[in-house]
Amino acid sequence: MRKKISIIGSGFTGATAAFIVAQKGFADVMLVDLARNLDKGKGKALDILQSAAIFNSSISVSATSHYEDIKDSDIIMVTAGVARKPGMTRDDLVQTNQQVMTEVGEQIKVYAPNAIVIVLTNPVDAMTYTVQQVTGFPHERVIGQSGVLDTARFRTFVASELNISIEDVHGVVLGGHGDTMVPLIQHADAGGVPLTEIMDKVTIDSIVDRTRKGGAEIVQLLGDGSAYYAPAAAMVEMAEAIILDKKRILPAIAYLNGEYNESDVYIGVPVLLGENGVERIVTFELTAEEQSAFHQSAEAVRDVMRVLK
Ligand SMILES: NC(=O)C1=CN([C@@H]2O[C@H](COP(=O)(O)OP(=O)(O)OC[C@H]3O[C@@H](n4cnc5c(N)ncnc54)[C@H](O)[C@@H]3O)[C@@H](O)[C@H]2O)C=CC1
Ligand SMILES: O=C([O-])CC(=O)C(=O)O
Repeated sequence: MRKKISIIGSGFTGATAAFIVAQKGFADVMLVDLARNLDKGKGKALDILQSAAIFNSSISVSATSHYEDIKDSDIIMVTAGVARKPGMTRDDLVQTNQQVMTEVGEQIKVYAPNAIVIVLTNPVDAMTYTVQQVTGFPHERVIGQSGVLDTARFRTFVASELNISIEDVHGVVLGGHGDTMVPLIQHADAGGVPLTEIMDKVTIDSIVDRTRKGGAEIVQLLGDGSAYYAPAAAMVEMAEAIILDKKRILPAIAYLNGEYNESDVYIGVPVLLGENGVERIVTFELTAEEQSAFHQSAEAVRDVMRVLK
């Protein structure tokens, strides 16, 4: 049977994710948005479907404002809500987007009770927690996207600083999707050579800082919204790992129950992604410095969670 991805929110990130899925051709796409945006959504769906013809992807792409159309979805991507503008933090979106997550979560629970949900809406750690609470789905079926994007930014900056191929730059960014995120420098390498051996500390520190502020840099440049190409590509990478049961280890926002010494919090950690969603939280020993930074990041996520009604 053909696989189906429903994307709630057909704005910049949602429509771009639909386009990437169409290019890859591994699932049908249903775009969902408010009734007042239905024609716009249908226009985007038709345009994306016509691009699928060029990619020779035999998938369907549709748009709706009725949640019954998300029935039988294998994956739901949640990109509904508001994005920040220059001068705002992601946390400034919490109240508005919590309301949207509650509305959307209630519909997912009714119409797609077996789906795996990937949340993008910011502040994404707290919004992932909200969607899990509202749907009541098992934690392994509600995850959030941050680490694939933050790691992509980190790798991009390293590759361009060293003037080497992105293919050979490895690393991972854990923690909350905010200024406290934790790029694991001691575990980063270029072609197997530890990053700390080929880059001086000042340069590494400036790359860490730029990675932490990577979203804000783009918000400032765009002027009226936030990044969408790389965030959409990140969500699609996660969705593809699940739908094709690839058993990939990717960083994702997952629920911790003692792992990394944290409990009752959704935050970015390495997870094994397969057909069941989060099949395992992958743990390993962090350095004392990394563990302390991770704990600080978990506390920052908890500060946002305390604002949730
Ligand atoms: N976790 C991450 O790494 C990233 C998160 N984001 C976040 O993703 C969210 C979406 O960003 P964009 O797509 O750029 O925003 P956008 O404004 O282009 O799209 C949001 C869409 O949600 C729709 N919407 C609002 N309320 C809705 C509801 N109740 N039901 C259905 N649809 C609803 C709007 O009509 C709009 O089409 C923002 O919160 C943004 O901060 C964006 C990039 C990266
Ligand atoms: O910065 C934002 O508001 C959007 C986002 O999460 C990102 O691009 O990392």
